[in-house]
Amino acid sequence: MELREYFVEGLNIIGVELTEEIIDRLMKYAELLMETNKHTNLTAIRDEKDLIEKHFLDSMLVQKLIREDMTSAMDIGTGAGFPGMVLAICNPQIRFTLMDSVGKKTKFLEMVRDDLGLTNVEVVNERAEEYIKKDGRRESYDLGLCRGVSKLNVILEYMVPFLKVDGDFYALKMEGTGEELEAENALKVLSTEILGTEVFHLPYCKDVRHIIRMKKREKTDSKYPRRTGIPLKRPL
Ligand SMILES: C[S@@+](CC[C@H](N)C(=O)[O-])C[C@H]1O[C@@H](n2cnc3c(N)ncnc32)[C@H](O)[C@@H]1O
Repeated sequence: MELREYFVEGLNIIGVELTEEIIDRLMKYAELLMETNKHTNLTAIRDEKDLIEKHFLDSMLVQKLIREDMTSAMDIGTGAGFPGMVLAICNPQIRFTLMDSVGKKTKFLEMVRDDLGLTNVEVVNERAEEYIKKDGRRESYDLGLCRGVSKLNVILEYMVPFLKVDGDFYALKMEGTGEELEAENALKVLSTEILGTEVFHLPYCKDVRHIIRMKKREKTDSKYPRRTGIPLKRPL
């Protein structure tokens, strides 16, 4: 099966519909990733179909949870753009900030953005604990996204200060990590509530994926996040 067909069939299985133009853009992004990955290590997944399923289709699972009232989104530790770049391509009406502390990854994302002419993507080469200090960033996003960065109690401290009150945070997780229990104190301190966990299956390998849906209920105390490195070293 040709790669584009493999992607389109996967989209059908997970029940997401996209225009031909958006599919073209996503395939171009996949091509750029495979090409760049030959000389710059951006992802450990080398097999083309695995890359489509485990990065692109996995990121697409979030698409069903995107609402019309969401106008801005932050992806912390986006790496080579998952899930943020995939969702930015699918949702041109939402402004995305794609953040990663590793320069070679953000350089790649800038190339993808420029190549595809995306006007709704801002790429930031920073750590979350530093970027939050920038004017106008605190309490300013409708949606937070995070996949594969750290445990829930750590990423909550990175993300929640960026969210508006009533903003949503979707954490993408492998099956049953049980991190919710460990994150009880972080959720309380950061006035964030778990609304539920959506359980999905990847279309071909059938691996289970969880998306933990959370909502920020109150303004965040300015002492969070603590200084760079502390959220990871001493989680809330
Ligand atoms: C395992 S990768 C996951 C990348 C991508 N989200 C994915 O799922 O393919 C984790 C990324 O988070 C970034 N990262 C970790 N802590 C961070 C922080 N405090 N601020 C910004 N980026 C961070 C790392 O540089 C790394 O690229």
